[in-house]
Amino acid sequence: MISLTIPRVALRAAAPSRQFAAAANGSVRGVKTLTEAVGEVIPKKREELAQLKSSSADKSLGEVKVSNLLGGMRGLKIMLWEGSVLDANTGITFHGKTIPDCEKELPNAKDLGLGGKEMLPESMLWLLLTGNVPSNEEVKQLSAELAAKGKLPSFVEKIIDSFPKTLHPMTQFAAAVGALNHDSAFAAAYTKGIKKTEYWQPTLEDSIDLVAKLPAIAARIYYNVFGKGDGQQKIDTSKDLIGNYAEMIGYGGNEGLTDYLRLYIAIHGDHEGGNVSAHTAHLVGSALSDPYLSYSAALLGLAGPLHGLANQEVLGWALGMQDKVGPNASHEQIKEYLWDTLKSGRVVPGYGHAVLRRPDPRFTALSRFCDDRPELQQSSIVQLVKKVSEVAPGVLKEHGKTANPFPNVDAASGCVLHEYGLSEFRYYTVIFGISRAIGALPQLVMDRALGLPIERPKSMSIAALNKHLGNN
Ligand SMILES: CC(=O)SCCNC(=O)CCNC(=O)[C@H](O)C(C)(C)COP(=O)(O)OP(=O)(O)OC[C@H]1O[C@@H](n2cnc3c(N)ncnc32)[C@H](O)[C@@H]1OP(=O)(O)O
Ligand SMILES: O=C([O-])CC(=O)C(=O)O
Repeated sequence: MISLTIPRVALRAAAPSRQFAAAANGSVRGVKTLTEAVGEVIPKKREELAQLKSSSADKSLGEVKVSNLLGGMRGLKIMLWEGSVLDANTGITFHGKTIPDCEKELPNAKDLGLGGKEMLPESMLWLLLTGNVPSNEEVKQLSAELAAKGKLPSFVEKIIDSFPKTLHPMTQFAAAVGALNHDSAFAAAYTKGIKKTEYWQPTLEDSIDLVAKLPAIAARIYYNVFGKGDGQQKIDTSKDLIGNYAEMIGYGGNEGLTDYLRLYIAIHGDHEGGNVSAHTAHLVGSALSDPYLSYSAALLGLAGPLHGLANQEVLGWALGMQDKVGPNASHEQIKEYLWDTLKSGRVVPGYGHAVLRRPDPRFTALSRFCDDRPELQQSSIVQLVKKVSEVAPGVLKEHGKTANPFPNVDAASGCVLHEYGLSEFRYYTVIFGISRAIGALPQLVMDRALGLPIERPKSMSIAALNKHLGNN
């Protein structure tokens, strides 16, 4: 039987520190749980939405042109999304905070004494769900809650173990996430007849549970396909989400990579609502599919080469260039390689964006990380990323098609993983997939809290369009 109140978690893993053990039990005096924090913000959100509806329901947000219908709905303001907003020139803000703001304000690895100094994905999750910056204690408590919920049910382990190694890791990831719906609190509560106003509670319960389990799913796939890690997915409640993930995939002793994964997973979390993965989670969730089903669908969209898979593509492309011209490509050689790519009819992976018209601030954040880490400064692949970012915008401008000739986040992300030894690039989008949950799931909670309806835009055939427009 499913309880509709959010249960206090029980610790399962061995030897937690006292502080973390207390946090996981939800018993640290005066420290709010994420569930309590979300419960506090929902009445205000509902009030804001009611006011917006009563004051402005009939106001226009712009015209819909045939070019919008034929052009992937680019630029149309047609979704509500609370966690983040993307500006074409200044990039992403999370509840109004830029990435540098988040780097200053969100509790990071140093604040929590974890080794490293990058912001924690837990801090970003809290910000995205509540709009508020958590305290160090709140983040510690959340890390412990996630650790306590991180172990996979054995049937999901068996499902993952049954996949052929040749099945793309993203297909494995989406299938395993979908299978977790077996234990969905939302699905069970819905079957029992939960009230609509309470939908958000089991949605949040499932969402926290899913974020907690993603590292173990990802690590098991990594072990099965690439043989790294010990195959056990042991979780230590004294570690943060990414500390545990790094350990599970066999890089626990690598502080640089662990800290890089924290930054990577925090900043890839949310990119407003219209990108393929976030939009998919929202669309599927609008049919009241539970968070596991909704996020499984989102992962399948993330697996496309024009979206998340681009980070895998970039590395293959960059290594191909190194194979062809050697490790220290000149600007001229890079230019030639870029033109070869374009002339063969392919896109330059890691460049261009549907919304951005300036270099992606996430690319800037990853470049800043590389500048900060002495071990990355001599890396030929990291140097190559930098040089390509100096040459490609000019070539893409000259080519004349791309609306945005600047690097997006994928231009840098995979190359840093490669430098740290995580060189299996078919796996890279799985790491992106751990991250995107941190943005897509909070919106699902908000969708249910605000009672948003099933999404169902109007489509038209060419004949219907011609008739509507009075064309012959
Ligand atoms: C996390 C993320 O998802 S970030 C995006 C990751 N994807 C990539 O890096 C793949 C490479 N980039 C692209 O394919 C595109 O720039 C996208 C998919 C990101 C955006 O697509 P759009 O909004 O349609 O881009 P845009 O309006 O600039 O496209 C106009 C033309 O330029 C082309 N173009 C866009 N970017 C590139 C590029 N990097 N290399 C070559 N051509 C490009 C498009 O294919 C399109 O050509 P077409 O008219 O022949 O169809
Ligand atoms: O915003 C987009 O369309 C693509 C993107 O960068 C993301 O989803 O992170």
